[in-house]
Amino acid sequence: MPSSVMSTTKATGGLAAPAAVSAVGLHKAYGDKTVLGGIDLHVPAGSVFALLGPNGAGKTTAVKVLSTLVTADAGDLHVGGHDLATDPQAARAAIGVTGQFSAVDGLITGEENMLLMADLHHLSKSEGKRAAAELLERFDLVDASKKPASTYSGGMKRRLDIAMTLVGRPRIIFLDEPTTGLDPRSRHNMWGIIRELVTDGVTVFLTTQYLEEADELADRIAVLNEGRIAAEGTAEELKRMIPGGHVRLRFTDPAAYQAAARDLREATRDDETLALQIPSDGSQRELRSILDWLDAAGIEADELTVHTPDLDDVFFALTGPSRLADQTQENVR
Ligand SMILES: Nc1ncnc2c1ncn2[C@@H]1O[C@H](COP(=O)(O)OP(=O)(O)OP(=O)(O)O)[C@@H](O)[C@H]1O
Repeated sequence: MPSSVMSTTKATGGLAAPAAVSAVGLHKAYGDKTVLGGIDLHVPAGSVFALLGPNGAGKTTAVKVLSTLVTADAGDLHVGGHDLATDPQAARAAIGVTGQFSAVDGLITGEENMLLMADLHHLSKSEGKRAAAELLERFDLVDASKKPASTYSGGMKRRLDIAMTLVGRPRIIFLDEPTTGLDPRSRHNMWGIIRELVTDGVTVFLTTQYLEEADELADRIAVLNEGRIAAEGTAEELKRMIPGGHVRLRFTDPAAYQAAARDLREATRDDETLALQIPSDGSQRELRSILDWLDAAGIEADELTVHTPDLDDVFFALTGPSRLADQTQENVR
C-alpha cells in the first residue's frame, strides 16, 4: 500500500468562500430509474472540486444538470450565484463545459473552431482573432491550428476543447472526465492546465474515475455511488475514513526499540528494520498521544511516519458491492 510521510494537507478552498456551485437535494430520474437521489454539493469559488465515481454513478448527469443542459426533477441549485430554476441563462453565461460531449468540430481546423466559438460569444472579428491566437498559443496548438481537428490526437482535442471554452471567459468550468483515454504525458499536461485555470481564479468542477487525479487536483472530493454521495471531504479526510492507516516508528538503537516494543502491545514489530507499526487514523490527537507516550517513557524514535490508505482503498471501500460498503460503514469513525 503506498504511504505518505505526514505533512501535506491541501488547501480546503475555505468553506467560508462564496459557493460557485451549490446543490441541495438534487434529484434526477430517467423514467423509473433514479440517477441522482437527492445529493448535496458545495463548491467554494476558486477551488477545484472532484466528483469521483465508477461508471454509471451519475457523474455526467450531475454535470449536465448543473450546466443547465438537463433540468433536475427537484433540488435547490445555484451556479455562479444564479438560481437554475429561475435564471438558467445567467448561470449559463458564467460557466464553460467540456467533456464527453465535446464541442470540437472535426471537419474544420482548430483555428476555425476557435473563431466559431468567438462568434457564438459575439466577439468582434478582431477580438475573436486575438482571443483565438492567444489561446492557441497558450494551449500549444499553434502548429496544428490550420489542420482539421479530426487529425488531432486525443490530448490535442481536449486542449482545443478547453481553449474553446475559455473564449467566453467563464468563471466556473465543468470538466467531465477531462483525462479519460489520455496517455500519462497528456494527462499530466492536462493537470497543469487545470492548475493554471485555478491560479487565474476559475472554479473547476471535474468528474473523474481516477483517484490519482482527484488526489492531485481537488481541494475537495465527493464520492458518488449509485446516485448518492458516499463520502465527501479532502483527499486526506477521505483516506482517514477507512481502516489501514498506521504510524510507523523506526529506531536505530536496539535497546530503545525493544523498550518501545515491550510497552506498545498493539504495535506490530519488525525486528529486522527495528520498526513498530501502530494502528492509527493519523489524526493530530492520536499522534500527540504517541509522542506524549514516547516522551513519558523517555524513548526516542529516529523516524516517525504516518501512513494513510490511498484513495484507491477509499474508492473500493465506498463504491464496492453493498456488502463491502456496509462493512466499511461500521469502520468509519
Ligand atoms: N438520457 C438518459 N436516459 C436514460 N438513462 C440515462 C440517461 N442518461 C444517463 N442515464 C443513466 O443514468 C445512469 C448514470 O449515467 P451517467 O452518465 O450520469 O453516469 P457516469 O457516472 O457519468 O458514468 P460514466 O463514467 O460511465 O460516464 C446510467 O445508468 C445511465 O444509463
